Amino acid sequence: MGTGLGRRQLLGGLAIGAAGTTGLASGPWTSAPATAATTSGPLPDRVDVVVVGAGISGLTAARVLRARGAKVLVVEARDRVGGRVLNHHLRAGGVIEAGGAFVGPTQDRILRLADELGVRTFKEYVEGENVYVKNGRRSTYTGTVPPDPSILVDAALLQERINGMASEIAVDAPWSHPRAAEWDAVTVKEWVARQTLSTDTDTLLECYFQPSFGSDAGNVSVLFLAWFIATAGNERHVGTFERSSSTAGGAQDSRFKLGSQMVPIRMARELGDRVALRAPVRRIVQRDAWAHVHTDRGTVRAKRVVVACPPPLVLDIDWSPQLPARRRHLLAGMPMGNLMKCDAVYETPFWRKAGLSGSGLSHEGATRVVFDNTPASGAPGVLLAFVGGSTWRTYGRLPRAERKRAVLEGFAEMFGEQALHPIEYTEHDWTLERWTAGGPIALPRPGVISTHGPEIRRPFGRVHWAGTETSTYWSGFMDGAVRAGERAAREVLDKLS
Ligand SMILES: Cc1cc2nc3c(=O)[nH]c(=O)nc-3n(C[C@H](O)[C@H](O)[C@H](O)COP(=O)(O)OP(=O)(O)OC[C@H]3O[C@@H](n4cnc5c(N)ncnc54)[C@H](O)[C@@H]3O)c2cc1C
Repeated sequence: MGTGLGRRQLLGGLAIGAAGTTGLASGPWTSAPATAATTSGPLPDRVDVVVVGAGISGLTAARVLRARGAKVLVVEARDRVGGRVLNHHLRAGGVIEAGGAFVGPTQDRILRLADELGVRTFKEYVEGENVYVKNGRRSTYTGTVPPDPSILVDAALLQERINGMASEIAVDAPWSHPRAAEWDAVTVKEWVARQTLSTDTDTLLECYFQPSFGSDAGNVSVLFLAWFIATAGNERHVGTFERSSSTAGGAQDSRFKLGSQMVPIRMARELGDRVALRAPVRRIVQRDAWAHVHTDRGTVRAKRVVVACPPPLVLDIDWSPQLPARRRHLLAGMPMGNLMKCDAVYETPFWRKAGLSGSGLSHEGATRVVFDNTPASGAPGVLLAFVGGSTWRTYGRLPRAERKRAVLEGFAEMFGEQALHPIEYTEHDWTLERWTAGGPIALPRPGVISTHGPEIRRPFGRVHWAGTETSTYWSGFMDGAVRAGERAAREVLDKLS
């Protein structure tokens, strides 16, 4: 490929790649590219396809396009690949993730891709009992739903109803449901309040909403939730709430031994200097027979463009001609959620010896949703808390030391005093990331999908849309990112042929 790259830039990139393969990262969060991607120097003048964004979706699209003989260039704003997936190397050894981590059954695209790249999975630890905290009282349980008498009846009813609604939704066109407008006008919080017996039900429900959407049930429409559940499956298995929310057999079934970021890192290694880092796209001009993609490292002409960055960030690009109004309304109505992950590291997963799984749910405090995040080797032990939505609004704004104390106290309430003394504490707030702007997903406000949803995958001239939010299965997950990248690549190949 005629990239016109200087030897210095290429060698610079390769040197960083070598550091990545020997595990020498520049800091605990793997920000080093660890690939042969270029980080400076001019870009090629002309390619068949420019892909915007080196997350899992963009890299998948580029990988498929390259395999079919297209000249492709991925332009990425950051100095690393992976976007919302980011490995963290523990001081005591082993890898955990700051962003996307879990995979499960029916997520067959990410599982197949990881397998092709030699990135193996291991089962999330689920032996023993989970912990449940309510009104300062701690109890233990097995299974998915805590056996809280004030909630059990509601939980069973809500689960059955939402699964029923999800089964009626077309995963590629939720807006076409006869009651789409009605369901999109009601928030899940309102809907739950109308039919539940206990007010405790909605505080427990936030344990699903905050990590899944970085938001609370009051910001999620019933139509979006029903569709999100419908997408928690594949072409052969209808989506269910259980698969979307469970550990064993569900979306949190397994993790990657080398950390999820190894998937995009290995894709980027295959693509070599077809990935250009530190190249944020500022402007896209469609003129004559070309799309002109303006980046901080120069302008590239392409026959087609795949945009695979988080939906709200598309609006930061200067478009000529400007984006159609309906797409602008859609994107403006899909802000990113608010989410951080907080991990405490211990010599060993001491809770396992006490017969505890390391999973916990709480109605209060900083640690509403907790998982055992210990690496595959079984040590060191790691506890993970998702701090999202209104919990993030409370704790995300605290000074780090105060938040750390609140998180460790939450862990101690669940697993004992030993949890107050980690050998490492690490946290990652995705709202602070310039090129992600929140997480885990872009969440459509109530009313947005039924009104502007049909725009989500509609090409704009020579521009096609990827990114997990455009997927029809496992939207919002790594699997959705792969599916969306594959679909966008197919669209482009169709046009190039
Ligand atoms: C805390 C957290 C936990 C999560 N947990 C899970 C989980 O357990 N399991 C799971 O499956 N998923 C999880 N997810 C979601 C998962 O990480 C995402 O669905 C997936 O990684 C999205 O991939 P993507 O390629 O669509 O987008 P991204 O990963 O967001 O990639 C987009 C890329 O575009 C780049 N970019 C943005 N703007 C520009 C520009 N103007 N020019 C050039 N480049 C640009 C960005 O830098 C980024 O690299 C989680 C996410 C977060 C944040």
